[in-house]
Amino acid sequence: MNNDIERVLYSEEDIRAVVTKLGKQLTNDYQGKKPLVISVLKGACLFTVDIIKRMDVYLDLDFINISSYHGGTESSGKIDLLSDLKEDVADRDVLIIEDIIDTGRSLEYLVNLFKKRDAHDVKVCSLLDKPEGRVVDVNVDYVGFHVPNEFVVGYGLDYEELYRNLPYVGVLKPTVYEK
Ligand SMILES: O=P(O)(O)OC[C@H]1O[C@H](OP(=O)(O)OP(=O)(O)O)[C@H](O)[C@@H]1O
Ligand code: HPA
Ligand SMILES: [Mg+2]
Repeated sequence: MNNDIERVLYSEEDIRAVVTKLGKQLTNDYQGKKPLVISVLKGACLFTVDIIKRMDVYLDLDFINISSYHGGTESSGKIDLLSDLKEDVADRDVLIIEDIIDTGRSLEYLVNLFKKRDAHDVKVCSLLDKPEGRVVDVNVDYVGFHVPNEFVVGYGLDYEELYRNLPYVGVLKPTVYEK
């Protein structure tokens, strides 16, 4: 699997350092607030377990599963809600945990959904931000790394459902796409 990677963008150590930094900011900003942390599956699964361990606040954790890439490298433009939250977001301080903001469509969908359900506040923490991919305008409150306009995998991010278990974030070799 590692042989499919052209280059590593962020190593395990880089990710650990940025998770610690973001965890400190979130600990500070959410003191006394008891946020509802919403992990966006599947991509955000690894980032979520690491970041919540660095947040020294009382929090609730919930999961939502949405999909628009269907394993490929291009957004279909349509967001499918595969499984919804268990918790009610009404009057809650919601913190969305994402792996990447690319076109911004997934985030726009989620922010609109949670606002419609009367969340008190909706903030976003994403490991990666790809500003050049943007199609819709969205606000990202906490960002780990800004990535170049390339399709990246690892640490939760997939290509055709594979590579999520890589401990780092990297760029795939073009030969993998051409197969
Ligand atoms: O800003 P966008 O262009 O909307 O892209 C970002 C979203 O796309 C990916 O999800 P995907 O649809 O691949 O589902 P997955 O997390 O299950 O892989 C990623 O995990 C983000 O949720
Ligand atoms: O670059 C990406 N990699 C994996 N999944 C993604 N979903 C949006 N952008 C990406
Ligand atoms: Mg995906």
